[in-house]
Amino acid sequence: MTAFPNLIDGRAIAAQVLAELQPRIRALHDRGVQPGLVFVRVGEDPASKVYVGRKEKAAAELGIRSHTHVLPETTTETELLALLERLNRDETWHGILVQAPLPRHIRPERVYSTIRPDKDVDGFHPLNMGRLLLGDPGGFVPCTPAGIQELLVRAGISWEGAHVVILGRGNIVGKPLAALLCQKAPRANATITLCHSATRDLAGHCRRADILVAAMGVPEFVRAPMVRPGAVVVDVGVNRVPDPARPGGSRLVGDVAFAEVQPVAGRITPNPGGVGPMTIAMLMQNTVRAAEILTG
Ligand SMILES: Nc1nc(=O)c2c([nH]1)NC[C@@H]1CN(c3ccc(C(=O)N[C@@H](CCC(=O)O)C(=O)O)cc3)C=[N+]21
Repeated sequence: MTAFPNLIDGRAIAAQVLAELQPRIRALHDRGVQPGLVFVRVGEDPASKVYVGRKEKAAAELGIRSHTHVLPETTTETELLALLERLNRDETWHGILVQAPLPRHIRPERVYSTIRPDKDVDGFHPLNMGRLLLGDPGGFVPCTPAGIQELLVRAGISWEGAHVVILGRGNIVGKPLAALLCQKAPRANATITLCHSATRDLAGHCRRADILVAAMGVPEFVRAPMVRPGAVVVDVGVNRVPDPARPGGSRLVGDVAFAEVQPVAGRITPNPGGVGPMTIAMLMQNTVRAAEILTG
């Protein structure tokens, strides 16, 4: 990794964020509170198993108690909502996370609006989304956008007055990230272009970016000619592509054609090892904050 000085090391920065949580967790322990994060996974999506496993491991390493409810693919929406109501009332859980994607017969907006906003460490509840849009710091910010912001800050990248181009308008990354980066000071004042599959001259928009964030879920979509030399490139993509040579039969590919874009970019996040570890670190941060607020 040291051979590429323009890399933004998400693993190292995530480790810093996690280390800074330790005294806060110790303070909670000292007054008899063990922060608790409960996961709900519906079905057996292999990627979801991996991600929830990573989150459980991060929690255990920090002294955050966790448990995963694994529900069958055939679980009804009513059954899932009933479980969430129960977890909402259980004082030992400060954070609740329902892993996406959900089976098609379950409406995600019903699920996310059922979780108590003050336990919504994913930041997907309409109240938390609304607070983010209003610039109210009292809410929870979704973990991936929060992680991208933290990654840029700690990598010494300023977006004051900069042009940030975001590829992807999803509710989990693109939309909340746009809201976050264009907020007023501190850490703010970007000019945002939010692109999607119907955007005309997408490459032209990309080339005008000071910071280019790829979050549309198309493997290796961003190619070298789409990047202005010196631009900061953030790769959010988590695309699993078949690769018989790998242990699990697949490998992770980002939304950026890394090998050809890296020489053009001023700074770039690797993938894996970039945004993913930050997402998990921010989940832990949101959970510690939830525990502090709920027991404070
Ligand atoms: N309710 C909910 N909240 C989420 O935050 C959520 C979700 N559902 N569904 C899926 C996406 C995806 N996501 C990732 C988290 C960590 C890594 C991560 O740690 N990646 C590592 C390694 C990845 C690998 O090798 O498989 C890395 O980038 O270095 C990736 C992706 C959270 N998500």
